[in-house]
Formats: sequence, structure tokens, C-alpha cells
Amino acid sequence: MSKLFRAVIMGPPGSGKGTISERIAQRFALTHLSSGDFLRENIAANTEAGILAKTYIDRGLLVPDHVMTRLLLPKLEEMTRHSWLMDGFPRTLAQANALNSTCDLDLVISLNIPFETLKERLSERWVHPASGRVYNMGFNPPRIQGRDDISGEPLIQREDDQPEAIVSRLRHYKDLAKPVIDLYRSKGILHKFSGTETDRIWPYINSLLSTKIPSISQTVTQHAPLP
Ligand SMILES: Nc1ncnc2c1ncn2[C@@H]1O[C@H](COP(=O)(O)OP(=O)(O)OP(=O)(O)O)[C@@H](O)[C@H]1O
Ligand SMILES: O=c1ccn([C@@H]2O[C@H](COP(=O)(O)OP(=O)(O)O)[C@@H](O)[C@H]2O)c(=O)[nH]1
Repeated sequence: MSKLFRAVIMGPPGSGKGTISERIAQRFALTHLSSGDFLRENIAANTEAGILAKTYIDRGLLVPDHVMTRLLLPKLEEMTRHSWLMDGFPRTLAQANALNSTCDLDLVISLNIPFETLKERLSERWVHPASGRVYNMGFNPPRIQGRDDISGEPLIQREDDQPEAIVSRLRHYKDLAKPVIDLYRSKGILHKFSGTETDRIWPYINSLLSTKIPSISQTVTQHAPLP
């Protein structure tokens, strides 16, 4: 069996983490884990952690580190036989240190996208709350306007995707992410990608990962070519 591969993707809101994670998961047969999706599942299932997390999310706050680690680390510990890509965790240095004590990461992708692009994308983002599926009226519109492609349920715009909220979310991201990015840089596993379009960044990420997970990429590219 080939070596297991563990990666994290970081970037400000709207930087394309979800979009790129889906492509990576498909191309390299990794499991895509998203902290936001995992929280939404817990909220929908009314778990103790979900109920607690909701009180923070509803106020536009980050869920406290100890709640996040208690929720996510056992999940990762269960995944001993899987290669995975984590999106949305760690977000703070305390979370990064907790993750560090659970597993060794192979690689961290950090997305660096201009502010104007982020603002534009977020204002055009529509989501299907139950599944976390994300659309954009220009980039990847739903097949039927205002409806999720799979369930046909209505799409919504998130409160915190309004222009006024975006500036403070971005500032907040920068403050918290900097020490995490510095930590991964010092470990020599950080790979930073800059640009305004996922389609342009994707080939670089694809070729980097092909060198890191060659055995998986060869099998998968024969069957599932992507742009
Ligand atoms: N690692 C984390 N630490 C603390 N809170 C988190 C974490 N991950 C998610 N959350 C909480 O869940 C909410 C939804 O997360 P999700 O990743 O879906 O969206 P987001 O980060 O706000 O926006 P975007 O998807 O645009 O980056 C966050 O706003 C935050 O309150
Ligand atoms: O090159 C791109 C990549 C993404 N998006 C859109 O930008 C928004 C934010 O992307 P995503 O949710 O993947 O970013 P995240 O917040 O997860 O980093 C979504 O509406 C995507 O459809 C876009 O318009 N162009």
C-alpha cells in the first residue's frame, strides 16, 4: 500500500479552499474533510458539540479551540487508513499545536488571493446550507437559478458574505493565520499559491501533488481526467 498522505489547505474566506479541495479529492482520491461541513453536520444532528458550536457560529464568532479539537481530533484518529485533506482546520496556533500532537502533516497549501477578488467572489457566493455545496453566479452557477443541483432545495447567501462583514473577517483571518503559516513554513511543509483564479492556480497544485503522491495520481488520472 502507498504511504498515507495528510495535507491542510489554508486561505482567507472566499480564497477557493472548498473549490480546490474538491478537485484535489477527486484527482488524488483523498478524503476531503471540512471543519465547516463537520460543524454543520453536528448542528443538524443536534450533538452536544453541535449545539455548543452553533451559539458561536450564529454570533459570527469562531468556535473555541477546545471545542474544535475535541470534535475533530477523534475524527482524524479514526482515519488511520485514509489519506486526507483538511479544509478549515487548524485556524489558530492552538489548533495547529493540537493537530501536531496527533499526526504528522506532509504538506500545507496556503492560498494568497487579492482582497478585491475575495470581496467580489463572496458577494456572488450562494450556498446550499444542508450540504455545504457552494456556487457562484459567474464561476460555477447552479443548473437552475437559486436551486441546489442535487437536492433542488433553495440556495441562500450567507449573512457574513455581505461586503461590510468581509473586511473584518479578512483582518481576523490574517491575524490568526499568520503564526500558523509561520509554523508550517518553519517545518518546511508550506506551499503558497497566489493568483486571482482557481483555474490558473490549479495546474501548479496538481503538479506539486503529483510529485508528492505519484502512485495515487497515476491510477486516478487514467480514469478521471480533469482540466
Ligand atoms: N477551525 C475552526 N475553528 C473555529 N471555528 C471554526 C473552525 N472551522 C469552522 N469554524 C466555524 O464554523 C463557521 C463556518 O465555517 P466554514 O469553514 O464553512 O466557513 P468560513 O470559514 O466562515 O468561511 P469560508 O468558507 O468563506 O472560509 C466559521 O465561520 C466558524 O465560526
Ligand atoms: O476561481 C474561482 C474560485 C472560486 N470562485 C467562487 O468563489 C467563492 C468562494 O470559493 P470557496 O467557497 O471555494 O472558497 P473558501 O471560502 O472555501 O475558501 C465560491 O462562490 C466559488 O464558486 C470563483 O468565483 N472563482
